[in-house]
Amino acid sequence: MGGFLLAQSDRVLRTSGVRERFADVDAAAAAVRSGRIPLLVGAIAFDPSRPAALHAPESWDFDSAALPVGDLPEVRLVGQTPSPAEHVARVTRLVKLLGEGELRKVVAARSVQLAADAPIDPELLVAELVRRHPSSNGYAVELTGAGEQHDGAHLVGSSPELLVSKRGSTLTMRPLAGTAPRRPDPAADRDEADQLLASAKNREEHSYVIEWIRDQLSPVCSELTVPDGPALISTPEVWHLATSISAVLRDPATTALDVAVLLHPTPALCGTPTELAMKTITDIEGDRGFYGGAVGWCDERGDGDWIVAIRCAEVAADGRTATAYAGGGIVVASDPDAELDETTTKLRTLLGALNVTI
Ligand SMILES: C=C(O[C@@H]1C=C(C(=O)O)C=C[C@H]1O)C(=O)O
Repeated sequence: MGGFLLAQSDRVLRTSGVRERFADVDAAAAAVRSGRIPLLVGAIAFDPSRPAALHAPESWDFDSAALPVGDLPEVRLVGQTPSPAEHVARVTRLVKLLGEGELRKVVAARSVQLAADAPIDPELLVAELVRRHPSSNGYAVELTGAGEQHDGAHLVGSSPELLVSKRGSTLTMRPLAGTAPRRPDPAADRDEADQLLASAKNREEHSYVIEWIRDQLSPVCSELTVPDGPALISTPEVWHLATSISAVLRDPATTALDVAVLLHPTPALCGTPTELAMKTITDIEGDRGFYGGAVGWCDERGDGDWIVAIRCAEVAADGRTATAYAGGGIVVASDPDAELDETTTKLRTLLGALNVTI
């Protein structure tokens, strides 16, 4: 496919051609600020110190036509990293660590490996995700330039989580944290939602994210509007606690990419305190690549949208293999078996589009 595609509920941005690539986020941010490039698109890795996959496209269309329709190949689940039992053991160890002191929240993730009979076309996969999740943000991003292991690969997903959207000097954010499964029976489904909204454990997970956003934005914003408590949102697979935050930038020259860099990685994907959580995750899981990163665009006015890169898979350059990821926030009150189930439910967003059951 090449390029970049972001399908939001009100429009589809599609780019083609590459004018300049940036593995360094600061260099990309400086190029946008200088007005040297009219549009920047791409992905930032989970670990912000690792290479990004950002580029200035040759051409783009913010109102791209309908997404393509076509058959995806047969796909099989061929591995799980770590095994489900090891994920439970890891969460058990993390809960103990959380009880001991400094770390207050950490996101534990796992991945599943997929093999396809014929190449998976990233654009057909994102189209299927958008069909199933019309109110989420569908994305397919080429990862070339972020290191050999990502060359020609694509990050493809459907994320309900907005890191930041900027128009003029106004910012909007919609962080998520706190999850419950959807149930087929409407009364049971409503019960899950009510319990989630009332859950002290889930509210605690959520509060770290809000606290972080407040702390990061306070120095650069003149107004910050945060509702008193979270609301519920749903996808076909899960309920989430969500908070819609708005803010006004003090310096209108601050770009959407600058704000994304300031906010990423939020405790929705990493933890609290951030550095200790990042070190803990890297020690346990190794490199997460672009899962848990941010995907988006920024134009020469500094406007842009950045989405949290979750409910996704990295599809290899030949399209024949893919790795899908899911995680969940762990606090001292977390139940390891429930956390495994939560990652399985989250994986179904991506796996469902490929007709893979888990
Ligand atoms: C980490 C993921 O999701 C994040 C973690 C959540 C949680 O812990 O409740 C909820 C939404 C996302 O911010 C994921 O989907 O992999």
